Amino acid sequence: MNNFSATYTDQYQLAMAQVYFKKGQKDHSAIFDYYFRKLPFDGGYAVFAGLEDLLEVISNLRFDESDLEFLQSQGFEDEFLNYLKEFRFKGKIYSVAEGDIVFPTRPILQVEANIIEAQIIETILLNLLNFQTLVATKASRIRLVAGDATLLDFGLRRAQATGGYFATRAAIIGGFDATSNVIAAKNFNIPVSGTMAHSFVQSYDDELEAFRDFAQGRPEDCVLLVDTYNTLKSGVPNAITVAKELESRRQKLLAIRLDSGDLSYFAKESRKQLDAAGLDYVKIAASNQLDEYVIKSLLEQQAPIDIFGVGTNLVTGDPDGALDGVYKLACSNGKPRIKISESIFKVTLPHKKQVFRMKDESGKCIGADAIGLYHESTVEEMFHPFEPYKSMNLEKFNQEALLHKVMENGEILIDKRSLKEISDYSMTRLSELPIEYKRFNNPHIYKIGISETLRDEREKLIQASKQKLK
Ligand SMILES: Nc1ncnc2c1ncn2[C@@H]1O[C@H](COP(=O)(O)OP(=O)(O)OP(=O)(O)O)[C@@H](O)[C@H]1O
Ligand SMILES: O=P(O)(O)OC[C@H]1O[C@H](OP(=O)(O)OP(=O)(O)O)[C@H](O)[C@@H]1O
Ligand SMILES: O=C(O)c1cccnc1
Repeated sequence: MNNFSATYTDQYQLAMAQVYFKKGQKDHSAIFDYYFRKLPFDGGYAVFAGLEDLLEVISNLRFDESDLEFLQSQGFEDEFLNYLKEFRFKGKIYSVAEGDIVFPTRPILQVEANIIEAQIIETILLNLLNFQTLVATKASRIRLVAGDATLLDFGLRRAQATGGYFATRAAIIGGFDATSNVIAAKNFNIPVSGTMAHSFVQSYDDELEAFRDFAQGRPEDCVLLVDTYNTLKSGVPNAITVAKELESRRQKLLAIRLDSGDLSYFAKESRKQLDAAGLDYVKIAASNQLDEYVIKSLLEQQAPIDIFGVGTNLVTGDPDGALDGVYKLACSNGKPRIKISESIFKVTLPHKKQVFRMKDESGKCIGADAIGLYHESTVEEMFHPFEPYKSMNLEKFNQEALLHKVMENGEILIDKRSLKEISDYSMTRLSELPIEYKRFNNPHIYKIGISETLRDEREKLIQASKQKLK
């Protein structure tokens, strides 16, 4: 599923590329920045995800014969198509580590390549990074409230078609434990897990018989769905009967699952019945349109739920349709570039850049990232990107450079990490962020600033552009 054709792009990329090619500009260099403008879920941070998939996809990106035939049928010219036949991405990529926490308006990743290569990869880059970052952020918010509870991704059936595949990967990076999604589990080496559907219980005349057969099938990880008919009068008592039968065979029922009604009430009443039967080890799983707010509320009600299965709201990044990540030109053919906009917030930052995270002596983030030019080794004073009279002295902080070269000459430079490693890294980074940035309501705003040199360079380009218009 990671084999994408180079036609996984928008037509305008190819239309522009053909012009560069015909004008003899195919070897002109370009630098593009990837960043987003608005944090999803009105939250205080985002979790960067999708990098390893992107690098793998880019290193294998090709136009095959059928792609070229199709493009020919769309009016692309033979000489350009001959060039595309040999297309390989041979550029460099600098990136923040996958799993790190990231903030709006500062580069997360930079592409340095010839203009055609840099342009052709734009769409797949945005497609993979925006979606996985959105879902990893949602997952991380759910993990924040769920404490030690087990989190299962149940989203494949509700996802936007094949997006469910990458959503599962992102969910694990954000802190989920396992998934019901078999192909993602196989390909990404993720723990796979699952319970049973209502249809299984309905297909029997008798709920108890359905539970018995299911428990015989997979006794080691059996979870019984108890709400098909009547949770407390039938589902839980029948699950208890089966748990006792398993005990007589030295086996243990893993859990029951609740999927409707008041989950707090049913979890408490079910827990009482299980404990009274000496089954305190049988866990309680819950599902049904869960998200970070419902889970937080359930735990505040002290609902004894050990496992949460989350589908729709996780994999669709509800209520945000998408992360608004963009890919903007910062340099072309060696010259710094900006995009002027009516809105000062949308004026881009020129040049190849580095991003520095400010930390105190104990290694905690102080809540600020500074953007400097790539050759600057630290930023002494950072300026508000849009309100130049606001500045902050950074001399007393430790500064961590966040962008590292991850691809050169089209070759991946970083070692592949397991999703567990990326997830653990993400948790560590999140633990360095003060709690005020993690609350759901009006989180503290993380400061992003630019160095004096970058500010002056941008101002020069703004003035030059104004001169031209005169
Ligand atoms: N105790 C609770 N506290 C907070 N939210 C809850 C609680 N119990 C359930 N919810 C959430 O409330 C929402 C709707 O629950 P509701 O009981 O209406 O579900 P339903 O789909 O209508 O169930 P049913 O299948 O019984 O009709 C779901 O998102 C569910 O997760
Ligand atoms: O609510 P979500 O967060 O999206 O979680 C996934 C939902 O998908 C299943 O229901 P579905 O009705 O599809 O199948 P079922 O018959 O197995 O309950 C499951 O029981 C959950 O309720
Ligand atoms: O295993 C489950 O219980 C499951 C899987 C997918 C969707 N809903 C539930």
